[in-house]
Amino acid sequence: MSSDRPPSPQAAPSGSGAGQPRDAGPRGGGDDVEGPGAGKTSLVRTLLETVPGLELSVSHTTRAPRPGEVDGVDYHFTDEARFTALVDQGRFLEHARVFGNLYGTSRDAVEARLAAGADVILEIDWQGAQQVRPLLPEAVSVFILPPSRAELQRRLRGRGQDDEATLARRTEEAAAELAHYAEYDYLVVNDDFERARADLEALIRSQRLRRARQEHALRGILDELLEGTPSPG
Ligand SMILES: Nc1nc2c(ncn2[C@@H]2O[C@H](COP(=O)(O)OP(=O)(O)O)[C@@H](O)[C@H]2O)c(=O)[nH]1
Ligand SMILES: Nc1ncnc2c1ncn2[C@@H]1O[C@H](COP(=O)(O)OP(=O)(O)O)[C@@H](O)[C@H]1O
Repeated sequence: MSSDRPPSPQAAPSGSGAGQPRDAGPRGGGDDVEGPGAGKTSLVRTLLETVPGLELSVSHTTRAPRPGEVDGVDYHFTDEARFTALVDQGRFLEHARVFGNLYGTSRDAVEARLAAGADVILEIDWQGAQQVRPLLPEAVSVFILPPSRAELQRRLRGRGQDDEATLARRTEEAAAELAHYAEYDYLVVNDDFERARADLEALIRSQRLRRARQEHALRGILDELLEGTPSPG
């Protein structure tokens, strides 16, 4: 995008299990990923390692940490009172209650990273994506789909961290997400992991090549090439 436009994040997909990328502004962009079991966390982790300039927005949540999760890395873990205070202070770009727990994206953190030129991924649910779209209209949203219901169930069970009640809840959550697939810009099926990773990387690359963003980055080349030529029209 051009430098006089606000930075736009890219939105990633949500769905029954995988992650997603989004769009960037002149200075940077963002992506959203969503949906349990599709493989979004795995895909996003891989992209963060392989794509320079890509960053993940670390959300706040009231959910308890799972074994191995690190405060400030996987989430900023907090409680309802502190989360609500942050909501009241307008500190979240978006926030939502997802199956009993509160989740939110720090406005300051995302805006600072976009301003620094990063492409920012938001791994957020459909409610959050609905809030972000009007705020960051150049964001790209991606919904990551599992290849089948049976494979989704297999992946949800495969993590081995959840009891039966939690599995039932996550299955319900995946179905709720899937109902919103049509709101997303892109659909990526996470069947073959490497293929899905490459699809997401291609989306990020294509966003980075958009004219509005290139115009900003290539100002010097364009000025030199166009020197002395009449402007169109
Ligand atoms: N709106 C919103 N949703 C979020 C945010 N962070 C995570 N989520 C969503 O909350 C849901 C549950 O996430 P989590 O507790 O990590 O469980 P898992 O992703 O199902 O393993 C997922 O759909 C996430 O995409 C956030 O900052 N905002
Ligand atoms: N393409 C794939 N093929 C097979 N298993 C996968 C694939 N992508 C992810 N998984 C596995 O599925 C499970 C859920 O992945 P995860 O990234 O936690 O999903 P999400 O973040 O969407 O809930 C994990 O055990 C992960 O290793």
